[in-house]
Order: sequence, then C-alpha cells, then structure tokens
Amino acid sequence: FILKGRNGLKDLSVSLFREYLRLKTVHPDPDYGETSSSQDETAICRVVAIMTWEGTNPTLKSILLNSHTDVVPVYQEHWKYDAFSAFKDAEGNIFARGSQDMKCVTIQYIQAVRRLKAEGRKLMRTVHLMFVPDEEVGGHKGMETFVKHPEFNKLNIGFALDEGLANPGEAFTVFYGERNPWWITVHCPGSPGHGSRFVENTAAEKLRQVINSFLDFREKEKQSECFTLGDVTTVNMTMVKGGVAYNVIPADMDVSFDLRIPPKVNLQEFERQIKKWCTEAGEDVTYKFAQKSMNQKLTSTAENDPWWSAFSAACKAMNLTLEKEIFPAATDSRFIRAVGIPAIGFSPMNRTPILLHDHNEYLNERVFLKGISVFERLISALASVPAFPDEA
Ligand SMILES: CSCC[C@H](NC(C)=O)C(=O)O
Ligand SMILES: [Zn+2]
Ligand SMILES: [Zn+2]
Repeated sequence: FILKGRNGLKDLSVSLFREYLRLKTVHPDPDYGETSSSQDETAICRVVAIMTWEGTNPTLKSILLNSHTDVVPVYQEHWKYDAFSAFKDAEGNIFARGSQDMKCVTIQYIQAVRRLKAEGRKLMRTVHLMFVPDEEVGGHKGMETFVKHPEFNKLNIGFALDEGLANPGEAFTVFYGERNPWWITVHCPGSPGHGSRFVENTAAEKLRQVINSFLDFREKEKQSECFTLGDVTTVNMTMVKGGVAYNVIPADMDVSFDLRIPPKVNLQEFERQIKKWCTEAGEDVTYKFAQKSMNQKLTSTAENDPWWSAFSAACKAMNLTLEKEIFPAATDSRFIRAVGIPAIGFSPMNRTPILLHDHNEYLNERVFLKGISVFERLISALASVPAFPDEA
C-alpha cells in the first residue's frame, strides 16, 4: 500500500470500510471469504484470525483489539438501499448491515495501527488484532472456545477493547460490564380434555399465572427510576408453544423469556424468585435454561487503575466526553472478562442514532474517520502503560 498523504489515507479507509461491508458475512451462513473457505466443514471451531504488532518489550502484557466479523440478517424490503452495497448518500452516510455493528471498528483498528506504523511509531506493549466469527450467535465456537485455548493464553493479554454502542449525543459511551442474559423456558403440564368442558388443572391456567408473574415483574422494573437499560432487569416474553387443535385442551404449554440481569443483582436470590413463581403457578411447573450467564465481573474504571487511567486520559486529551454504562445485551467481552482480563466496550460513534440490528443501519463517514484518530491515540496510550511491578 502506498501512502498518499492524509486525504489518500482517508479515501483508502472509507473504501476499505465499504469494501468490507459488501462481504456478506451474514448469518445463518456467513461468507467469510477466501481465507476460511478451505477449512474443514466438520471443524468444531470457526476460524479466529489474529494479527500481531510486536511491541518493543514483548514480555509485557499485551493489548487486544477485538472485533467480530459476522453480522445479523436483514429485512431487505425495509431498507432504502441494498443492505450489502454500502451506499453512501450526499451527506456521507454509509448504509450497510454491520456499518455500526461492528465492521466500522474492525477497519478503524486496522487503519489506526497502519497509521501509527506509517508514522514510524514503535509501541512498548504488543498489540493483537483479533477477528472472531460468531459473536452474533452467542460466540460459543469463537471467543468462548478460544479463551480456554492455550493459544489464547500465549497472547498474554493485559487489557482488551471490544464493541460498544453509538451515542446520539455529543458524548461517547463506554461499557465496563454487561448484563447477564438468562433465556428460560417454563414448562406447564396440565390435564387434557374436551374443549367444551371446565377441566380442572389445565396447562393454560398455569401458563397464565407464569406469564403474569414474569410480566408484573417486567412492569415494576420498567417503572423503576434509572438512567440506563444497564441498571435494570428487562424481561420479555419471546415464545409460546402448545396446543394441537381448537377443541383439545392441551397436555402442556411452554413459554419462553429473555431476561437481562444487571451485575449488581444477586443471581441466586433471583433464581429463587423464579422458582417461586413456577411453584405458585401450579403442580409440576418446571423451568429450563437455554442460556444462563453468571459472570458479574466489572472492569475497573477507578482513577488509579492504570488501564482505565490511560484510556480516560487519552479521551480527555482529545476532548471526548465519556458516559460509562453497563452494556444492555451480551458481547464477546463477557468471555474475556470471565477469564480475568479487563475489557472495555467502545465503538467511537457519537452524534449517531443506535441502529445496530435495525433497518437502514448506517454510519457517517466523518464519524468513521474521526474514530480512526481516536483509536490511534487510544492504542498508543494503552500500549504505553508503564510496566507493572510484577511485569519487570
Ligand atoms: C446471549 S448470546 C446472544 C448475543 C446477543 N448480542 C448482541 C450484541 O445482540 C444478545 O445479547 O442477544
Ligand atoms: Zn456486535
Ligand atoms: Zn450485533
């Protein structure tokens, strides 16, 4: 690649971004391109790609810049433009699935590192760029598996950056923890019979009680005074199953909920509450977890924390205002934090509506380009955090 001055670099960054957006890395069958096409179809793991920029003191803990390459599907009929064409309108808004979540960040990391290298900078700590394949479907074959692999340990990571969310205002949001997703199916068995009779002990009566308990709690949480979604428990009833015919009282009915629980909630106590709701609903009502995340680790944002202080000082030097929050959904950061590595979720997009997973997801090219400069400063600051006593 040939450096063509600042403008050339900007054009190149936007072109790379748009080119990447055109790759259909969309579930359920992501096209990861040439690199992974030769992989054995039966492989248990998907491909995790890593690029490393070795630091001047490679024995020190490294910095991880993580991003996922997959994106969620689209309802094309609701989009103004082809969701994989990366159309740029007159205002410089680039429309594509993944423009916010999170192909922008991937290219920003790459271009920030490229710029630092082009400027002849040498950083003290090693920087790893990691590209993971399946965050959008839970990260189980990617990050969750990889953090337990010896190759992950060898990376010797001290601090990680991963995805965040856009902020419609002037400030930038940073995430230092996540809510725990609990996906629960409650099973309500009951007495069957003819649809014309008052049968006792029906599945539907139990189902109603269960739904009431969960949704009453939802209402309470919704009314509670809080600043952000990250501070409350959300409950949503997402699936109901049961029944075979209009005139047959079913022998069982199932209802499923998506709950997101903030790190401050006592999870054991919360599960006892769920058990109680099921017992109160009637005989033999049981529940099963499809997802039960129990990780309540938070990344320190204390002023004396060396990583946070490097991160926040770099932002301050750029006059960026930060809003610290708990991430409302689940990202691969939860697996990184679970193995004891501090991680911050940060996608530098201010003055941008939150459009991840939505129709007409877009990012303005000026915001995108500014993000490269932001990462340039951040990476440089993080990779220059002085050696800790135990690293010497
Ligand atoms: C729990 S695995 C699913 C992960 C998904 N992540 C995002 C960011 O949408 C979610 O929170 O539903
Ligand atoms: Zn994402
Ligand atoms: Zn997503």
